[in-house]
Amino acid sequence: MSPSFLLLLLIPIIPLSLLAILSLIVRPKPIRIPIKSRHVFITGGSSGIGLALAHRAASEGARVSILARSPQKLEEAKQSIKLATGVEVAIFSADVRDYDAVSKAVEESGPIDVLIVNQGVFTARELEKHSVEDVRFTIEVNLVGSFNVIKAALPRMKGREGRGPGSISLVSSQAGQVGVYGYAAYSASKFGLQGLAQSLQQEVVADDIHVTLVFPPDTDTPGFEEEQKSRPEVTAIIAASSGSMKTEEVARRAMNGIKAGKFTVSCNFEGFLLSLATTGMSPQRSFWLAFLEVITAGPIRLVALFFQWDWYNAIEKWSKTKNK
Ligand SMILES: NC(=O)C1=CN([C@@H]2O[C@H](COP(=O)(O)OP(=O)(O)OC[C@H]3O[C@@H](n4cnc5c(N)ncnc54)[C@H](OP(=O)(O)O)[C@@H]3O)[C@@H](O)[C@H]2O)C=CC1
Ligand SMILES: CCCCCCCCCCCCCCCC(=O)[C@@H](N)CO
Repeated sequence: MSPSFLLLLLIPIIPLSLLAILSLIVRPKPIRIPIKSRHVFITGGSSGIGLALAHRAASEGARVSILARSPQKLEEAKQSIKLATGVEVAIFSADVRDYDAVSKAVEESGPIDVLIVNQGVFTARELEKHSVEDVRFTIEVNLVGSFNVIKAALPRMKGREGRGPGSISLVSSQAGQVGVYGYAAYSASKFGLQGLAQSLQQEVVADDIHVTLVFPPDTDTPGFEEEQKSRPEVTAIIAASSGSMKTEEVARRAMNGIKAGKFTVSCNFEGFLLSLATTGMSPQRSFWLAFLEVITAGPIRLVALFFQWDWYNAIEKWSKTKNK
């Protein structure tokens, strides 16, 4: 055999040994989260993505509880799930900003196996035009509210001996991975969830609880329909880089991600690229995805810079026509 042929044989050794090393070191270790016969508690479960998740959990044989503010929307959600699946979900009316009310609901609902923190509010507006009250409202519901829900549920989730692995999942947004024009308050509230989730995963891993962050693009929910009425045009242009999805499809991706115990769950191809580009120091359970992260790190940064180029061009063009 010629020496150059031997050298050729060596080439696959490099990626293969990288894969082997990664398969040994990725942490936390892979896990599967069962849904059937378990108690799934969903905040914001009366509308949109949360409601679709509740439908899914019910049809997969879970005991389901949903929490939101409006008792009327909760009642409607309960009826629609009953009609579609025959499952009687428990409903809890509380505002996530009110810790005592959340705590009481969580107590009444019984021990939770899978907690899905999904409630969220969004109004896209330039910070300059956004009232201080509205900025605070966004952060209180999306971020502080998520702390309230998790703080209330955690002690009882930790005490679930012999009930199998637990899950705490948070519904973020692609705007929680990259800042977008018009989303200063919203993006800040969703970026906050990343820090919460990374720290929390380290704190609860020994209790067999597994954290998941879901990053949907624009999704055709009632909340999104409302948002679109006043969303700045350029916000819509930038968000369109990731297209839009049907609520049921987002819920399907989210539920599969939760069951697969993933830390990061993207919902479409653009979202997958975005997760690769923004993975930073987040945990990775899959050696295969870890491998992809390692080998794409440089090139994906280049792709990200092209997106920024495109977005800043759009902003420039848009502000010129606006100022005429
Ligand atoms: N739709 C989209 O384009 C995207 C949405 N997301 C995220 O997905 C999640 C769900 O959004 P979506 O389904 O569109 O929203 P919807 O507005 O359709 O539903 C929001 C749900 O949250 C509840 N909720 C809102 N505020 C509170 C509160 N203070 N306390 C308790 N419950 C509350 C609502 O009920 P009630 O009003 O009765 O309290 C409702 O059940 C949000 O976190 C959102 O940020 C992420 C990316 C894209
Ligand atoms: C490196 C590769 C990058 C790949 C493309 C990235 C595209 C990102 C677009 C960001 C869209 C943000 C939508 C927020 C939706 C949302 O949360 C609102 N509807 C309010 O709920």
